[in-house]
Parts: sequence; C-alpha cells; structure tokens
Amino acid sequence: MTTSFEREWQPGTTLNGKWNKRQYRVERVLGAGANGKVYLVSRGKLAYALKAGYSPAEHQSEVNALKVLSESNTSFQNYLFDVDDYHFDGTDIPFYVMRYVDGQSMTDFLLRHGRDWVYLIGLNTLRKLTELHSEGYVFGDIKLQNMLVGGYGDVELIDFGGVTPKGRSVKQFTEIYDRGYWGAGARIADEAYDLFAFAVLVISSVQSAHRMAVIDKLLPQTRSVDVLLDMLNTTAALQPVAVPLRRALLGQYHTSKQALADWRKQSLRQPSLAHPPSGRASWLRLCFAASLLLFGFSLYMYW
Ligand SMILES: Nc1ncnc2c1ncn2[C@@H]1O[C@H](COP(=O)(O)OP(=O)(O)OP(=O)(O)O)[C@@H](O)[C@H]1O
Repeated sequence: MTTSFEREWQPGTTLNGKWNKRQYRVERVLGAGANGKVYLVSRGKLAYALKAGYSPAEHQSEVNALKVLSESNTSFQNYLFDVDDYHFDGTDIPFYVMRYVDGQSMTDFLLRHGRDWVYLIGLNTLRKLTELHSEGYVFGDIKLQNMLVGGYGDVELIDFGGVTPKGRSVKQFTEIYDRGYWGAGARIADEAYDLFAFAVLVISSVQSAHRMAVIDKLLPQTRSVDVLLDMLNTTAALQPVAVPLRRALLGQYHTSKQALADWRKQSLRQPSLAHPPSGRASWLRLCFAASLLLFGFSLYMYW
C-alpha cells in the first residue's frame, strides 16, 4: 500500500508529533519526490529537514538505515532526530526529522567556485562512503541530486532510500550511475558498486549538459564502460585524479578506503593544491589540509 500525499503544508503550519509530542513549524518546502516532500522546519531556534508522505515501505527502509547510522561513531551520528506520525485529515502520516543540510548541488558549487574544488569534494565524498561502508551499508543511489556541498567543500549525502546492507541486491539506483546499466558488474551492494557510481558522479560533475545528454541516449549495444573511460581521458580537469577514477570504473577497488588513499595521493600532486598561485587556490589548499587533518583526527578517535 502506498500513501500518496499530494497536499503541501504551508509555511507557518504547526506539526505535532503524535507519539513523541514534539512540535515543528513548517518554514518552506526544500524538495519533492514522487510521493512525498521534504520541508525545512524549525523547533525553537533549531532548523531541521522533515520528510513526509512517502510509501510506508520506503519510509521504513530509510528510517532503519538512518537509525543505524545515527547511532554510529561517524559523521552521520545524530543525523536522524525524530521519527513520528502526524495526524492529519483523519490519517496518520509518518514522517522523520533529520539534520538540515545548508548546501548546494556539486555542479552549482563547481560553476560558482571553480573546477579545482572537484578534488576536495571528491575526497570528502569518499570519506563519507568509507564511513557508511564501515557500518556495513552501501549507499546505492549515488548521484548529483543526492548530495549537497557546503561552503567549504564539505559534503553531505541526502536521500537514504537506496541504502542497502552489504551483500543484498541494490534496491534503488539511477541508470547512468549504475554499473549494471554499463555492463560493468552486478547490482549487488558492495563497496565497488558505490565507487563506480562515485566515478560517474565526478566525471559528470565537470561535463557539459550536452555531453551528458549524449551518454543518456546510448543504445544498450553501444553502452560499455569504455564510453566512460573515454570521457574521463578527454577531460583535462580530471587528469590529476584519473587513476582512482579509472580503477573505480574498472571495479579494481574492493574497499573505499583504498580508493580514498589513492585519491588523496593523486590529488595532492595537483599543482593548484601543491603550489597555490592565487588567493583562491591557497584557500582551497587550506580547506584540503584542514579536511585531511579532520579525517586523521576522526580515524584516531573512532578506530
Ligand atoms: N537533510 C536535508 N537537508 C536539506 N535539504 C534536503 C535534505 N534532504 C532532502 N533535501 C532536499 O529535498 C530534496 C528531495 O529530497 P530527497 O532526494 O530525499 O527526496 P526524494 O523524494 O527521495 O527525491 P527523489 O524522488 O529525487 O529521489 C533534495 O533534492 C534536497 O534539495
């Protein structure tokens, strides 16, 4: 059974949780999917994102994954804030409340700040994946629309509908990011599955819309990982990280930790990070260094 939830809650609406008795004020809609919506809500002075109106199965599977991640000693800790029902028009509408991520899409970020940031954003995305993988899950539906980039190139994954325990069939994916679509492997949740999608994400983040539209229309018989490798080889901006991207496309990593180590090694050779010629590059280098330090510190704390 699916709960179709067409109605949109207007700014100023107060939502009262039926079981946990928390109260939220709707500020605005952040985004909408096939059935449900994500709202920016406030509770006192704090802002959250509230997701409601999705099918019970979808809702439950996202909540299950988020509960595990929220209790882990990773940057996902406390991501999930509340799970409850809202009694509305005679029915109970399940919702969950999570961390509000104030960010923009990776493509918008790169357009605004420059393609050099792709190395830091890639690094931060791989860090997120290593954390998720260490908890026994695979993200599944990695794509540009499912991540947000903050002001310092920090990355947050959103939409946990595709999160799948390792070893199971991937339950939600988007064709061009899916290795099965490219004939490059099974739709089984392993770390390499996410790494393939990660490579497509990075490659597509710096392509023109026209070039992406071409690969979207490829016939099954012309679809192969060679198309993606060719795209990678002909994108100058990605050459500093071509080695980890190529390996990810070819399924040569068993773990995201190996990919992260390679990414770090290769991207540090990038001249704009190694020898900053301008103010922007030195700022970028600082963020990169701070990011590495933070990651080292988290490793020290958690392992
Ligand atoms: N935690 C969050 N913080 C800020 N914005 C968010 C958050 N979660 C979701 N959003 C916004 O809401 C939009 C829709 O969220 P999400 O992708 O989870 O919904 P969806 O219905 O599953 O989408 P789709 O049908 O495209 O998979 C996102 O694109 C993003 O703009």
